[in-house]
Amino acid sequence: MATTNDGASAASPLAPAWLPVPGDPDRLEPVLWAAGVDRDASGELTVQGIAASALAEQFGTPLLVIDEDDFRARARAFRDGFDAAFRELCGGADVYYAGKSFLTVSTARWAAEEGLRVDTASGGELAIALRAGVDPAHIGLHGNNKSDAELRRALEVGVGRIIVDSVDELTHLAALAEAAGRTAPVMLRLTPGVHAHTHDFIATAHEDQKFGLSLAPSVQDADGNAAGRSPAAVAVETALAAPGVELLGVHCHIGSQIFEADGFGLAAERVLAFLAEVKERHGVELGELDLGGGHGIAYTAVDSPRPAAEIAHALAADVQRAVERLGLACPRISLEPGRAISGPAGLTLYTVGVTKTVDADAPDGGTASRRYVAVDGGMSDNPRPVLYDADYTAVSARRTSEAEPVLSRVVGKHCESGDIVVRDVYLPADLGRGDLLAVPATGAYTHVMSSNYNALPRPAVVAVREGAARVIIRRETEDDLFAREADPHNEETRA
Ligand SMILES: Cc1ncc(COP(=O)(O)O)c(C=O)c1O
Ligand SMILES: N[C@@H](CCCC[NH3+])C(=O)O
Repeated sequence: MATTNDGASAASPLAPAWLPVPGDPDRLEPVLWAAGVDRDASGELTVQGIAASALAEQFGTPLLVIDEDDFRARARAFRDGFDAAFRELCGGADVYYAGKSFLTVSTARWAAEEGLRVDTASGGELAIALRAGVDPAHIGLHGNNKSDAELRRALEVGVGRIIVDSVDELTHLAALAEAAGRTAPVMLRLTPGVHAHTHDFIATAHEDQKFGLSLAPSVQDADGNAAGRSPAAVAVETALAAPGVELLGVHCHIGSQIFEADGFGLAAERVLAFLAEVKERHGVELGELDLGGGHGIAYTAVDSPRPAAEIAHALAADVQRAVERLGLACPRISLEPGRAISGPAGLTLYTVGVTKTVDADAPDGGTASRRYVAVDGGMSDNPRPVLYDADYTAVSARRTSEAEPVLSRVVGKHCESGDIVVRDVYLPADLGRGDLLAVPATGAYTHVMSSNYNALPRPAVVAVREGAARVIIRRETEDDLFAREADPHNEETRA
């Protein structure tokens, strides 16, 4: 790499504008890493004092390492921050850990032990939360197309809330509940029409997508809605009239990986205005309002997430203004953070294999070199880069280096050119075979979205607590790859 007049490394013409050449590519930016991550005197990355190489040796790579104390601390920060901010206004707040971000029996238990409730998005997630011993009354069940079996199980075990996504589901659930001689505790998921600043696939409160009940009046008669009435209004009327339903309140979730406070505040105001309309029309003040999750985390050093307490206070101020203006009693507030609890607590360790440098067309019309660093995992353990163009970063974990930083692309071992782990990162020029790479902020939406593509066994998940590491999800084996085959031991039957 060229150097500038003052001796610093010059930026690669292939680097995105947001990525500066780091003074020290081995530096651990605090915003990116779990609290227990550091470097020891030799320069090796450690998790609560355990060396990356020791973790790799004992548990293998790729390895998802969760700083359990960090996870728990983030859970407490949401619990305490929201409780404090909403205490005076509406008696506190309930925090539901959004299991979809990273649900295992262990993580569900950690969340419950820290005083959180658990938000589940399928019968499988519900089963995990129950296996973890979470009080069913503290479980919410989401889903835009829940099966009868999922709804029946939720009713049977007595979940605290079923978040209903459509008028169709509401009438169906009411009938199932009546037939079972039960009452369904219902929250209605509303779409307040806020377009969140995030990737289209993870924005969920604009109109033209599959989730929720719109607050906007329908233009045409459809799905039992008369033109001129909103699906949300029709759902409230239906729920209030249905004998099998107890309407607890309403829910909204504007999307995921969101940093701006204004989207959350605007959604809360719109939904509270709707509650005021409900009060006027039906004489009923609904008692609960869930404001969803979606709080952004740092994946690279350019992201600056807000602490939970700050988010809580900003939201409490918005809610207070709205309820005062609308003449409403403040409903009990709840929220559903997932990524902000599980994401930063995790890091993935990979072993470097092949490195190669290729010529690439630079935006300035010239040619520049790009170094590819291939690791022993990829899109099967983290599909987020290929799905959402998600940016990540990485550091050399086994050692630091004096070598100059080189623009690198960390790729996996899958048979796909889009199999990217970190699109752009400056890594030391001498990084090579056998080195370890650590990618921060991989606790959320990695393990739960992992696959066996190319018949790669899924990585182990290790939790580190009070300086000791233990496996919470074992690594898949070659036998696991055959576990669902019709007859794994008889080639002839299989053929
Ligand atoms: C309804 C609902 N609640 C909570 C979440 C959790 O989101 P996040 O992990 O971004 O906090 C999601 C995911 O976007 C969701 O769809
Ligand atoms: N899976 C998404 C988040 C989706 C949230 C669920 N509604 C991600 O990895 O960013």
